[in-house]
Amino acid sequence: MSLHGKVALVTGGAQGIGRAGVEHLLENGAKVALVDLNQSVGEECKSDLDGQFGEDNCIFIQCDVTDARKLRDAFQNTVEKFGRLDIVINNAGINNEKNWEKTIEVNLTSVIQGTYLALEHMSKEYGKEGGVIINISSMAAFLHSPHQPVYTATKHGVIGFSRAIAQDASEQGNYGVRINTLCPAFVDTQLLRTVEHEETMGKFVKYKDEFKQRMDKYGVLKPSLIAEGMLRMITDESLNGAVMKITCSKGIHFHTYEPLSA
Ligand SMILES: NC(=O)c1ccc[n+]([C@@H]2O[C@H](COP(=O)([O-])OP(=O)(O)OC[C@H]3O[C@@H](n4cnc5c(N)ncnc54)[C@H](O)[C@@H]3O)[C@@H](O)[C@H]2O)c1
Ligand SMILES: CCCCC[C@H](O)/C=C/C=C\C/C=C\C/C=C\CCCC(=O)O
Repeated sequence: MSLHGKVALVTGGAQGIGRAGVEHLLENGAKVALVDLNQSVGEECKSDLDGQFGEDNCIFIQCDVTDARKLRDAFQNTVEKFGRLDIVINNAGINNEKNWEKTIEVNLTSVIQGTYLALEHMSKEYGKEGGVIINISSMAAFLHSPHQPVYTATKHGVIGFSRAIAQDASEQGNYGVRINTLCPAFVDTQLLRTVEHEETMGKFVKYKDEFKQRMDKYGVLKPSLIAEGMLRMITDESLNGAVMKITCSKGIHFHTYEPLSA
């Protein structure tokens, strides 16, 4: 899949992993809507990207992904601006064990919502041309820590939902949409820095030293490597229902599952 002439929507695209993904998409010729809650960081990001890639290739849409109406409008505005939609990356995520209900809303409910909206705009079932969806999970779904129980649950949920819907959307429904999941290990972003904060980690902040020891043991990745993984999931048309892991020791690789038995 060549990215020239393609249009992407990336949630949480104003900083961290999302921004790295947006930059890789623009570098490869796609047009991008970066959808983010944070107005000031979003505007600054859009201004930087305009300088690098030209003014007509990227739009910033301020939107809280947990607001279903606003998320629907963000998809609609993207299609109105660029005329189509081919790639959706449901990336926005938080780690708030104190307000754990919000963590479920952002990390899981909004990923489900974003996937359904993406299908409405890309699926052959709706007369569209197909496309690809990437849902961002985490290595926390494989190596969980007592430090973040609800975050871990949401990341398990993202994998389960994405694998199930991938089978429906592409294999059984023949909708022409591939759906893949990406699980990074620790990545150097603002999110990782919240590990030390009581206001986000709540009572689990007491495990912060063990968590930081894990970060020292396994290392911390750069966002650009995660963006490379995203690009591979977009361009390799054989990938559907795949679960990509990215770690310091093994780089980009895939989780393997037992075949389904009857
Ligand atoms: N950093 C890591 O170590 C790591 C590891 C594995 C997975 N992840 C996942 O990668 C994704 C991106 O995380 P990151 O590390 O880049 O975080 P980050 O905090 O650097 O960036 C997240 C972006 O999402 C936006 N956002 C947060 N809540 C939102 C909402 N309700 N609506 C719209 N936008 C919202 C933020 O404003 C921010 O720009 C998350 O899903 C996270 O769980 C991160
Ligand atoms: C406030 C913390 C936010 C953390 C976000 C991130 O998603 C959390 C990840 C948690 C655990 C990661 C799990 C394991 C460590 C990483 C890699 C292990 C790889 C093993 C190997 O080297 O092969």
